[in-house]
Amino acid sequence: MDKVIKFNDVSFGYEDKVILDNINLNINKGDYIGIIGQNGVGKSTLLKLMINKLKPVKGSIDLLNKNINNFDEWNKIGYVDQKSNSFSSSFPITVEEVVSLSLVSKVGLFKRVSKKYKKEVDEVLKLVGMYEYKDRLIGSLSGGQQQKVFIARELVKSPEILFLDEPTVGIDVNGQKEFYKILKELNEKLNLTIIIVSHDLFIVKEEVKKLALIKNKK
Ligand SMILES: Nc1ncnc2c1ncn2[C@@H]1O[C@H](COP(=O)(O)OP(=O)(O)OP(=O)(O)O)[C@@H](O)[C@H]1O
Repeated sequence: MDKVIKFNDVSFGYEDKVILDNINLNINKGDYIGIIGQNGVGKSTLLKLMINKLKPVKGSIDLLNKNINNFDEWNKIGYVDQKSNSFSSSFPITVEEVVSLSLVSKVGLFKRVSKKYKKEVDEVLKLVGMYEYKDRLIGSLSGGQQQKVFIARELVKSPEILFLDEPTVGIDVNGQKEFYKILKELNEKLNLTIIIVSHDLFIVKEEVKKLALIKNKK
């Protein structure tokens, strides 16, 4: 099995307070994992360690077979959190433009997005069921629809891993169901590795292939 994330004896704390103590974990390509646990137990902290937003105080982390300190292929990493959804309704940018912005590293700033890239944008919008909304202003969409667009924005980079931190907060039950349906398809059809943090055990346990529970700093 290809390992995409490996934690070697990782500990982390904020100031003097230990949050995670000596964690060892392996995540394989194609895994779909839910990180669960009570409020404040360290779920977001664990995810932030995985994407180098936080550094361990002890131990080491490998991301896509590279020590995370030397990792530089961030275009292979997708990340969506609950705050992705922060465009005000008057912000004049369309769904298509939001997704295209992710291609800046490939296309270059101020260059016109070529036909090839436009097609890629169309394809990811179709994957998340938002193609027919491509000319709508992002701020005019519901929270659930916006989150799907933010998934598309990450998918257009063709990531190897998609990290999600409480992505369905504030979204109604039907919106959540649709959202999880898309994640399942991405995992099954594209073999995309998905790691999702949620405090909603009852939904997540029905959806993911594996659960990781944080309890007592372990
Ligand atoms: N920047 C910070 N400085 C100090 N303490 C922090 C910081 N961020 C988080 N904490 C504390 O670390 C602990 C773990 O926080 P974290 O956000 O990882 O928990 P969580 O399991 O994701 O919580 P929730 O389910 O409420 O989102 C909490 O006790 C939190 O108060």
